[in-house]
Amino acid sequence: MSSNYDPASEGAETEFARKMSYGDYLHLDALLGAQHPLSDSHDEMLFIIQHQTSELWMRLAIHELRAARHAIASDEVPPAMKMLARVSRIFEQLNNAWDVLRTMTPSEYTRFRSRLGQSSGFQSFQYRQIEYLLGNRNEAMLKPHAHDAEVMTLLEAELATPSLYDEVLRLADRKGLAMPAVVLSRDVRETHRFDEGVLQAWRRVYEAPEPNWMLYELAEKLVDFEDYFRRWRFNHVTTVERVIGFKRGTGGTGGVSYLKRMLEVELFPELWRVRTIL
Ligand code: HEM
Ligand SMILES: N[C@@H](CC(=O)c1ccccc1NC=O)C(=O)O
Repeated sequence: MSSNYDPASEGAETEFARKMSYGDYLHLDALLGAQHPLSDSHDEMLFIIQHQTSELWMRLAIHELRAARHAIASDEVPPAMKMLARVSRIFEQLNNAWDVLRTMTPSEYTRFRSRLGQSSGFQSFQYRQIEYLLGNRNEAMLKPHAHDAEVMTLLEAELATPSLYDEVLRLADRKGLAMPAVVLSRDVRETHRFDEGVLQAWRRVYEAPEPNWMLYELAEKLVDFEDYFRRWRFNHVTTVERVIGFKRGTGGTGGVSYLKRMLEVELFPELWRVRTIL
């Protein structure tokens, strides 16, 4: 194809003064006008874009997870399966993105780290919303958001709503896989803790998948997703150690020590434990 080929010759639209264009539809003025490095450091742009793209993917993950939870609560399992599969792919995308950030060396990060002040991913409300949605519910994590009424309302509402796993356990109960009453009527503001009765219920499913195929597949979707989420946490802590070593975090935590503790989080404890008793 010649370099001076004109796509208008085959009808490509070129007049957008009064029509919606690509940039109009995607609001690229807002999106591409939102990168404001605070230093002259070359690598700060990478840092900003890495976080902004992560927040966009988190936005989609929340959209999918909320819809999946709603579908499960309405006994509509097939669409929920599709959404959960998509969320796993989103996390795979986030996991691959660490490779881009890792091209930044500690010396390069040090050139602008002080400009970040006390800001930190710890204050990501979308990240906290994902954790709450999934059932990792620690009210203390609301504190950094106390200054923002809108975010507080959103996170409070999330805490008051049954988690994705709560809805899966309720669905299983409706489908004849009796779940302990204490679990079904638990205070949803708290994190669900490992329960022997729930484990035994999942054992029935895993010992005989065929008669319980829908629940079996759904459970495996959850395990698949938590697997990706664990990899995200692990990639994060490894990148942090690589870039700032054992320095305290700008958000005020111990840094790597805090993030290592978070590796112990189990969103769906019985689904992991059931493997041991099969
Ligand atoms: C050089 C890159 C990074 C460093 C050095 C770093 C460092 C840290 C540290 C030290 C913490 C603990 C809280 C604190 O005291 O600040 C933290 C938390 C966090 N970071 Fe990063 N981070 C990096 C990249 C990212 C990226 C790309 C994301 C994606 C959005 C992210 C999201 C988070 C989140 C969500 C938390 C809270 C985790 C939790 O509470 O379990 N971080 N980070
Ligand atoms: N906590 C990081 C700073 C940091 O990573 C950060 C700062 C502002 C916006 C997002 C960040 N990313 C993840 O925590 C540090 O201690 O260097």
